[in-house]
Amino acid sequence: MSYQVKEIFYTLQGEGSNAGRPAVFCRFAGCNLWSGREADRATAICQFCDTDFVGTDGTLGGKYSDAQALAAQIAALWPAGDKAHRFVVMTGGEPLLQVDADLIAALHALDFKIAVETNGSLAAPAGIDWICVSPKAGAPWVQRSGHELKLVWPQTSFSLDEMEAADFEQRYLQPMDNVLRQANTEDCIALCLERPAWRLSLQTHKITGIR
Ligand SMILES: C[S@@+](CC[C@H](N)C(=O)[O-])C[C@H]1O[C@@H](n2cnc3c(N)ncnc32)[C@H](O)[C@@H]1O
Ligand SMILES: Nc1nc2[nH]cc(C(=O)O)c2c(=O)[nH]1
Ligand code: SF4
Ligand SMILES: [Mg+2]
Repeated sequence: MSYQVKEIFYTLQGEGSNAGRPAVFCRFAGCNLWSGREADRATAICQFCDTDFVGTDGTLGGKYSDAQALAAQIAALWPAGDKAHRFVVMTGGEPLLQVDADLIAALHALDFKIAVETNGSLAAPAGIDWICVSPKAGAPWVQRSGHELKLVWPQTSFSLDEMEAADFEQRYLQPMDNVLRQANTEDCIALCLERPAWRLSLQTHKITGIR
């Protein structure tokens, strides 16, 4: 199968459990919860998105004709000489619209550990090494297990009790980045202190100014 990719870049994971870890980011084009067009934002299921995932016009974006071609491009961004720490984050848009067994096998063959950032509305395929689920109010929450649950806050229709019962190793509250970001951050801090099952996730790439 072919893959529509917005951009591929090498940076540090900014968020959640792997914050600070070098990673190649592969941002797939398209999402099932928003068209990505500003004109549609107010009527989208997910209205707070901070990301441009429309089209294939970003750095190293394009239509990759098969899994080997995409995996080879991802590997080309990793520092020469290191195989022990290869780490790729599949994001988007919604990566689980496109990530499949072929791509997982091709990346594993090149010694990558594979992480995914998903909205949780689609089941993850087998073989992903790190599943980060960030459910969205108003969308079906299908993928209810994984390594990391990362709830963008506020989304008050979610029950934190229910989320604490779901099968995740770690749970994060991440302040929604909008005009209320400072207040959202203070609310996340207060909630973590009240409910120690949760940890604070900051978008550290925005703080440091890296990509
Ligand atoms: C752009 S999304 C792409 C992956 C997937 N579609 C998802 O929603 O998880 C990457 C991460 O950014 C988070 N995110 C998106 N917009 C945000 C915002 N305005 N403030 C904080 N986090 C945000 C998402 O919840 C997700 O954890
Ligand atoms: N540095 C960095 N970390 C990130 N973590 C999740 C991101 C995303 O957009 O999915 C992201 C991103 O775009 N950049
Ligand atoms: S689900 Fe993810 S990519 Fe889609 S609009 Fe929401 S935050 Fe953006
Ligand atoms: Mg981002």
